[in-house]
Amino acid sequence: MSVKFRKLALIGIGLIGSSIALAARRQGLAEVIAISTRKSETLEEARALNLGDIYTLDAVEAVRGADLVILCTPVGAYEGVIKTIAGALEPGAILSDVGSVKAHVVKVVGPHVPEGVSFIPGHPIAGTEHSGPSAGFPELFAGRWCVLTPAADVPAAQVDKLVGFWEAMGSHVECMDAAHHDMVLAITSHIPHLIAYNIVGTVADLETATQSEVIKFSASGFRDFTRIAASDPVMWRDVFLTNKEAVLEMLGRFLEDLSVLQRAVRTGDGPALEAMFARTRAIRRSIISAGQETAAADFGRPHEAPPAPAAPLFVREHGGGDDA
Ligand SMILES: NC(=O)C1=CN([C@@H]2O[C@H](COP(=O)(O)OP(=O)(O)OC[C@H]3O[C@@H](n4cnc5c(N)ncnc54)[C@H](O)[C@@H]3O)[C@@H](O)[C@H]2O)C=CC1
Ligand SMILES: O=C(O)C(=O)Cc1ccc(O)cc1
Repeated sequence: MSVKFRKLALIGIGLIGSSIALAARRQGLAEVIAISTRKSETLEEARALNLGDIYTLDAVEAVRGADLVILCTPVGAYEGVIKTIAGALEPGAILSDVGSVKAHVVKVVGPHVPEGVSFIPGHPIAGTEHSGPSAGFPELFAGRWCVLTPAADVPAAQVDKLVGFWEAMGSHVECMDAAHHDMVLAITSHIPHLIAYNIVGTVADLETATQSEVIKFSASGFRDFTRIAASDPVMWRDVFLTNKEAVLEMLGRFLEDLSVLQRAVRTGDGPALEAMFARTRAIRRSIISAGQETAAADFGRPHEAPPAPAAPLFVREHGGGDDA
């Protein structure tokens, strides 16, 4: 479906906002791109990178006349932003976002969305550990999933338009309900980040001599953790503050499984360890053969070819009732 918006407004212009700006311009998806952010230094950086057509510190000015508005700030800033821009949103416009959590976004943004504006929360499952306007690149979304969580009463034509926008930037799009999204992302993204922050923190707390040995001899496993643990502290603080229940639920399961492994190590249960590792090796191989590999190596390297289209992992159609 060919899609073109009159005015695309991006509120927040870091890694994700700048990648959208570059991809949307490359694909001709908007006549005008308006960029708004909180700090003048960031706005000037965006201007120097030529990311858009209009630059303003006033989010109201950015969204006025826009038929697509995408919130690209850390999730904790959403409530303040929506309260500021709600009165300036045009009837018929689509309001979306890119936040890594979705139920919280529905809760804090939803009540402020005016009649006649279609609110379609979104989450591109694509990113890197880098942040800021200069971190973006137009291929970021190519071959990656983008999840949309529209409420049932949002007009289908508006959802189709936003699906067309993400597909034109190279994404595969899946719709699901917000709570289900949060449960799936808790285990596939949020807990892996928590583990990375934790293991790197554990090393940092080791006595100095051991720590320098760890760094000297760090094999790629630990290096991959350090990459993830370098992710933006404010963004990830907001993820854990706003997806608390799903993270705690999945963390409970994770810790149970970890104590099974701990027991197998303590008791020297070789068959149990080997069976577990064989199972996880098979999972990794099936992910690769489905073209869904998003390992460290291909994040943040815009010049590499994106992975081939793949079937979604653990996702299901919009409208189901069970979030487990
Ligand atoms: N970093 C990643 O890999 C991914 C991030 N996301 C989501 O995308 C969103 C943005 O993340 P990034 O682009 O990585 O962050 P970033 O830190 O690179 O950029 C955030 C931008 O928002 C601006 N900002 C902060 N508070 C603001 C406010 N009150 N008003 C206006 N602008 C404000 C900042 O100045 C910055 O320009 C987050 O909600 C995150 O959960 C989604 C997928 C991947
Ligand atoms: O850099 C990585 O490994 C990521 O996992 C990127 C990422 C971060 C947050 C998201 O909501 C989606 C993707």
